[in-house]
Amino acid sequence: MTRKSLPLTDELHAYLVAHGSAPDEVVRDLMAETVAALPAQAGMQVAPEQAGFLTFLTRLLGARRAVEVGTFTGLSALAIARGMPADGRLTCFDVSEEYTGIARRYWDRAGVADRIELRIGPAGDTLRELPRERHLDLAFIDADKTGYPVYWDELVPRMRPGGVIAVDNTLRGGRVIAPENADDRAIAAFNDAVLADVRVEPVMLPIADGLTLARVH
Ligand SMILES: C[S@@+](CC[C@H](N)C(=O)[O-])C[C@H]1O[C@@H](n2cnc3c(N)ncnc32)[C@H](O)[C@@H]1O
Repeated sequence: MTRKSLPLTDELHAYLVAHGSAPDEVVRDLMAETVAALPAQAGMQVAPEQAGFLTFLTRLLGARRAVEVGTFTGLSALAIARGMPADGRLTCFDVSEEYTGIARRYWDRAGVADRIELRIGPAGDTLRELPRERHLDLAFIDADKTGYPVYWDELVPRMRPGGVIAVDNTLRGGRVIAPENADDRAIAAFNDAVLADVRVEPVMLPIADGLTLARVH
């Protein structure tokens, strides 16, 4: 018995992925193309077990309206879209046509492109275009770390009661307890703000680089 999460060796991580959320051919190809086309940026992609978890969570919530901030080459969006019913709608926000050009091809191939709308531009501005009502079942934040407080403030009032905001990289490779740069400090301050936010009930999970789930009252 252990009171904290196991550290994952490469072998144990491979076992966990294979037994819980084994990538299909589309996801395997997307991961491979991301590494080949964007070797310096590929580490930004969500982990395969996170993708599996996002599909599971989307289905568990019965999510029909979702938002993603930070799409990159599209793996997390693909995972969320796959958990939605055919009439579900995921709105994705990113600044890069180059990264999301790859995403669009894989959404097509997976047969979920008609569930996804992509908006290109700084999400601090583009999120404001969403209806100012409580209509979102799920939101996933995974963009520039210093922007998290802005995205949070735009999203919380738009979540339906019981909706969930998932936030990636909330452990920052463990550096939240001893920040080394501006992004680390931004996330440490963001985590404190989430904990103090009476509008939500948060839980922090040690999946990949840390995933916070916040259920909005
Ligand atoms: C960590 S990656 C997202 C990874 C993605 N969730 C996945 O599953 O592959 C961060 C993304 O945020 C985008 N980004 C950076 N600054 C942004 C901003 N101000 N507004 C919207 N997107 C931004 C980047 O272009 C990049 O694609």
